[in-house]
Amino acid sequence: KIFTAPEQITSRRYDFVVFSMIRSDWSCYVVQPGPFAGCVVASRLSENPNVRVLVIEAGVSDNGTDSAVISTPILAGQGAGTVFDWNYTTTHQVGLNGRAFAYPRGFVMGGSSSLNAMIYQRGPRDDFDRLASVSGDPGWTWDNLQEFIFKNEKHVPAWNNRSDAGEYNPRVHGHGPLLSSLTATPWELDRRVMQTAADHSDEYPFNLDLNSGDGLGVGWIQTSVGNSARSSSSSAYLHPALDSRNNIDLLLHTQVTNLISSGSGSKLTGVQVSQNAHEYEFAATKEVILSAGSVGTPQILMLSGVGPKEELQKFGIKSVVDLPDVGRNLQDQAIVGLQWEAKAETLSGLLNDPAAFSAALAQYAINKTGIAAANSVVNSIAFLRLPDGSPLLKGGDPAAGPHAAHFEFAFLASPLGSKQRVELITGNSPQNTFLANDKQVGPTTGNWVSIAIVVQSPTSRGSINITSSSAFSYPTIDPAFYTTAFDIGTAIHAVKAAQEFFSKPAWDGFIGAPFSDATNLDTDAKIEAYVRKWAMSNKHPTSTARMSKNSDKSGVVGPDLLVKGIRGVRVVDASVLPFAVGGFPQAQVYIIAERAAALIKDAWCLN
Ligand SMILES: Cc1cc2nc3c(=O)[nH]c(=O)nc-3n(C[C@H](O)[C@H](O)[C@H](O)COP(=O)(O)OP(=O)(O)OC[C@H]3O[C@@H](n4cnc5c(N)ncnc54)[C@H](O)[C@@H]3O)c2cc1C
Repeated sequence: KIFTAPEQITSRRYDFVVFSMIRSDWSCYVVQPGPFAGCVVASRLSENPNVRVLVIEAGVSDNGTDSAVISTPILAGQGAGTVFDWNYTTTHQVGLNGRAFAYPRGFVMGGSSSLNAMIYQRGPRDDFDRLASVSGDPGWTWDNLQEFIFKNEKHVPAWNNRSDAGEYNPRVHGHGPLLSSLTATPWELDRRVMQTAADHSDEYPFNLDLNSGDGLGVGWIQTSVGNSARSSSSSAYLHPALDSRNNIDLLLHTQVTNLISSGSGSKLTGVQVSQNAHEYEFAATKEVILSAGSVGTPQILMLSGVGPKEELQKFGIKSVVDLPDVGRNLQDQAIVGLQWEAKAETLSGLLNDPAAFSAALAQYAINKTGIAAANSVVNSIAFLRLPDGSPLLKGGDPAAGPHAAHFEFAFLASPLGSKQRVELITGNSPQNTFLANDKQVGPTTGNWVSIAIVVQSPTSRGSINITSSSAFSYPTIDPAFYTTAFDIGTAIHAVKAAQEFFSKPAWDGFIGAPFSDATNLDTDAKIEAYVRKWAMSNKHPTSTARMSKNSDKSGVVGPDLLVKGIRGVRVVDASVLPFAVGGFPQAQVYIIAERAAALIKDAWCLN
């Protein structure tokens, strides 16, 4: 059921020569790769016992010896830079003083859902309604997607059964395999965030459940954590399907290099894969489902001759269909942290104490309890809008609608992104213990809190480009951060709004001095310099194979997610989203994948 070499599949099933027999005999779907959205679709399709599904994943298993770093909730995001990461790098960012930095993407079963920071945050209703309008398909409205939202996720209590009444709305949660929960460990920081919302409900209204479709205000964060461990598309969808059905197989450590014609002309239902410099081919009798993500999907399409013709010609790739938008329109959400000393306990106290932190990890390893059993890094969040009449909105409002945010504050009781927790697992000492802005070295003593600031509705547009005709040459990744007046202006506004938030009476006696060069951020020019110096990617790339109406010449996929101009290939991942999402992308991708599975079943009468 889980194969690590293409030959294992041939010998098990066919018992003769690899290429041609597999090509002619493989029966139904090749879902490739086996990552995030692919896991969801593969699992749903294999519910029909007459369908045979092969899932191909370039990366590694999520069940190996090192996998504690991706499954332990408190280590959220710490798998970046390890064997579970493709380890991409961005181009030098003009809007960030020419800096280039790491661009993690999951190289593992479950894709980035196995690597991410586990925040489960659906976008607002406005986002989905805009998707329906842009694609011309009312099936994508918030109301019409409710069935799939409920099919995806289920709320469960935190490991310690702490009462979370009043912190979420049970009515907006479903019965799906993906588990989500609230924190097991609210901090004094979170109590004061909620107090600020209560004291200033006109500015920062409390929102009982930010997953309800109403995406504005201050609320508690839900994370994809259940039964004391990360819940990913792999653990929630793929493993159960592999364990219980004999019509779904997974091929690991195998990179898809391009789509190939398996029949006539523009029908690309074959895939070429490579492992250890050997190439193999698989064919699907019905469809190939491409879920390689916002970086991998445009790369594979371009290598297969589907993309901007002139660009492909530079690398000698024969054009199958000229789709100029493949790899264009990349949107990501830059993140920058402001840190303050805290006069109460936060997580950074624990992280600064290697012995205590090691003990917490040891306790978790023994019985899955304690501080490590939940993502306690960030428990509360605010989604906010620019004031009506802001000069930044003169050129139009890039948010999806009046109930969608322009910027976000995530309130951190500790760092995000630093390496020390990984090092602790391997026995080294912690180095850097709070929100790591790009290469910033933080204090190693004391208690600290951070506000992570994210522009939710960026207008900057970047790109993914191939650099050769080989699948093994990494593409260039240019998110083009802060290259528009709206984006940098909104970031500056958000920093001032964060300073204002922490100046409210609820913070008396708690907030101390800001850290380092955040100390004197009292002019727009200083704030701009700070933001451009420290911001980095929030790792939310979308839109590189964007959805549009079937009648539109622009765009890459239609509302049914089929690639325009060719037959037999559907894209199901974050690349199809036409705009950066409000909220966080993983929830959106789960919802898209659930509907995609239903569309495919309908198309082939498989219900
Ligand atoms: C460090 C980090 C933190 C994040 N935190 C959050 C968060 O807290 N909340 C949230 O909602 N989102 C978060 N995200 C983003 C979220 O995880 C992604 O948006 C989501 O996983 C969808 O990504 P994707 O569609 O680009 O594909 P991915 O999930 O990246 O999946 C792509 C898959 O395709 C495989 N693949 C690619 N190319 C090939 C090939 N040629 N052959 C075979 N296989 C291939 C990859 O190995 C991978 O498994 C985070 C991401 C990262 C990296």
